This record gives sequence, structure tokens and C-alpha cells, in this order.
Amino acid sequence: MAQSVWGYDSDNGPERWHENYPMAKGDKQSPIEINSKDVRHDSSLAPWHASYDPGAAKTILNNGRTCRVVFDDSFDRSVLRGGPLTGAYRLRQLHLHWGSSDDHGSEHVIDGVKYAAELHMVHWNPKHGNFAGALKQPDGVAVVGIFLKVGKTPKPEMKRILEEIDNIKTKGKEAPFQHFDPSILFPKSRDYWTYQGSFTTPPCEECITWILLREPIEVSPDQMAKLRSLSKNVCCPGFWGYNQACLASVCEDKKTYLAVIA
Ligand SMILES: NS(=O)(=O)c1cccc(F)c1F
Ligand SMILES: [Zn+2]
Repeated sequence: MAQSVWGYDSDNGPERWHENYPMAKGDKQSPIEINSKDVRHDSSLAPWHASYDPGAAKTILNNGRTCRVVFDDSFDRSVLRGGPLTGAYRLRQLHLHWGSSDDHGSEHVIDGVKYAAELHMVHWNPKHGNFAGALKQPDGVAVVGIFLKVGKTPKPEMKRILEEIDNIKTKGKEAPFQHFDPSILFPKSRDYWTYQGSFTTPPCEECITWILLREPIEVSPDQMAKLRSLSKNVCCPGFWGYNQACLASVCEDKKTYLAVIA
């Protein structure tokens, strides 16, 4: 039988990913559920710092699973440092995960709370040569995760990405997306949880140091509807189905630390 593209339907969903992506059965798989009571506060953890060049932003793409903003990562142009990381990690792309209604959509679950969406800023460690090489290393990739909740005072900085969605309505559509510094999306607080995990989608490589920001940012109901309008135009609606029911595997032995940045 032809190898089916992975997705979130019963015949190609997470329970079967391991058939084509053996890492999916690893013991450091993401996403996870974070229970504050199980998190160890690590006062030795330093603050994290992003220094991004707005000129590194290149395009925004609808890849049929999410909308992704791509950055120039050919040199240390936009980098993430500090926190649990050693050295500078290059910003490669950012993307979002969302659901069909405001009460779920995020991949990580915090104290039982599923946020309406989750934004991921993906960085890789240049000591491993390139992104493909970094995927094979436990310290290869660092992802900053920002939770999005629906509220009455949406963060105006989200407008730029969401306005662009009208230009990439169909799968495969790409549009220029320049002069954009994604650090404007960060919440006020730099507090974060960190743990060693994996891609949340195939190839599920266990190469990610997760830095999940504790403070969510707000988006408006219209902005969430705009994100969902993108999903209606993609060929794999099933993806969104699973994404909404994203299972947060609670791994008791998952070492998760909290850094409260004074
Ligand atoms: N959801 S995720 O951040 O784990 C992720 C998904 C696809 C490609 C990536 F590079 C990536 F990091
Ligand atoms: Zn992601």
C-alpha cells in the first residue's frame, strides 16, 4: 500500500506515525502537558535573549498544514541565546497551531488549559552545520512557544501576520514577508518553562529544547477566525481535526523546569 502522507485522521494520525517515523515512539516526545506542581524551579537558569534582524524575514507560506514565516538563516543574523541554551541558535521559521474553536488548539497543555493557538519560533544550532544535521542532535533545535488566548485587548503586533493570510489562502501559496522582527510578539514577561523534547509532527526527532513562555498573548475573535479561514482552504482538513484534539502526553519522567525571570 502506498505510504500515506502523515496527518491526523484515523488512518494516518499520531498513533500510526511510528510506522514511518520510528522516533514517534521515543521517550522525549512533544507536546506534553505541564502541571505546575510537578515543575522544578531552577534558579540557575538564565534569561533567554532574542536578537532578530527585521531584514531577515523573507516570505510567508501556506504549506497546507500551517502558515509559516521563513527567515534568512544563512548566517548568525537573527539569533536566540541564553536560557537553557549554549551558544547562538539561528531563527529559521515561525508557524502556528490552532483549533476549530477558542477552547482548544494549542499543542502543549498547561495545568489542563488548552489555549486557542500556539506560535512556534524555530531556531537551530549552527555548530551542526545545517538544519538537517541539527535535527539529529539533542541540542540541535530550540523552539520558543507562545500561547495565544482570545481576549478583548488583542496584541496589535499580531496584525501583520494575520493580515497577510489573505494572500496565502490556498495550499502552496507563498508571498513576500519582509521587514518583520518577530520579537514584537513576545509577551511582557520572559518567564518560561523548558524541557528536552521533539518535533510535534513527523519526523518527531528528539532534538528540541523547548522554551515555553508562561504568559500568553491575546488575539481577537476575528483574528482567530482569520487563522481558521486558512485551514478551510487546505487539502488536509484532517490535520486540523487532530490538531484540535492534540493529545498532550503527560510523561511523568519528563524533566520540566521553570525559570522565573526577576
Ligand atoms: N511544531 S514544531 O515546532 O515541533 C515543528 C514542526 C515542523 C517543523 C519544525 F521545524 C518544527 F520545529
Ligand atoms: Zn509547531
